Amino acid sequence: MSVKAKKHLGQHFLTDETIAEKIANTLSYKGYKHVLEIGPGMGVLTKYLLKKDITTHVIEIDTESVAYLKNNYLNLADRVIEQDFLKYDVSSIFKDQQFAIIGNFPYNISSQIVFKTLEMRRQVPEFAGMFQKEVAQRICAQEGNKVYGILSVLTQAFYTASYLFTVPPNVFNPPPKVDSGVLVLKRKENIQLPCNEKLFFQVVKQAFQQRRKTLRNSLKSYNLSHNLKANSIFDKRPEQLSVTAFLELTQLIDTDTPD
Ligand SMILES: C[S@@+](CC[C@H](N)C(=O)[O-])C[C@H]1O[C@@H](n2cnc3c(N)ncnc32)[C@H](O)[C@@H]1O
Repeated sequence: MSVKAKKHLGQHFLTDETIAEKIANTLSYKGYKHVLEIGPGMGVLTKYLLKKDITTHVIEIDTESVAYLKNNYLNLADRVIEQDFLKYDVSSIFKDQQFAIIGNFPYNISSQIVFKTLEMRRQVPEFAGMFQKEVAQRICAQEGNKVYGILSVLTQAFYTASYLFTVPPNVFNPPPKVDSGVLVLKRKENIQLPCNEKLFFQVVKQAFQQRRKTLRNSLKSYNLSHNLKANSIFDKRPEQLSVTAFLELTQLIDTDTPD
């Protein structure tokens, strides 16, 4: 028995065991005792996680995949959670313990998976997995790159992001239309931002919503002082600003006194 792929759940099952093992080996398994796999499907990656010295938990939305996993991985059965990762309160499993996240993620919700991980960053020291190649590149991009954007800046404020390798469509069943990319995120030593966090998220999002405009134009609604608007940083477009520059910009905006 195997699971019939369902398009609406982004199901493209990996058929290459070597790649599954390579993905499992991207985490260090150090400094935490639990790993959460999102979307295990038929368990091609899970199999390799179960060989590690770690407690593996999986969260899967598809009832048919859940039945398959419970039948085929008996020692995992108690740790198969049949839920939508985006809606589930993961802290109910781990309480305040640290855990890593891994997966061959469903591409239709991959950015949302990253944003939810960022919210849980205090508990997630490592994150690894497979995305649509372009999304993986976007998360790891540096300033000046044409795919550098909200996902890059927000992720890299808290994590060091490394693009590891590209995976072609022909190792999936059914094959997706595009290449996939595997990345790893390692949480930075200090994730306390030197500025107001909420404002930082707002500024980054607002700046990239109009990425062709200078910051002077896209951040108009902040009602900034004449003095601050004269600062040359406002002549730039968002893709020209490093993560550090965005943090500095947020600080400047936060402490600005309007005219
Ligand atoms: C690309 S497939 C990968 C399956 C398996 N890990 C593999 O590599 O063959 C994505 C998996 O995520 C599951 N999935 C989709 N949306 C989900 C959600 N919101 N929460 C949890 N799992 C989800 C799908 O059912 C599917 O099994």
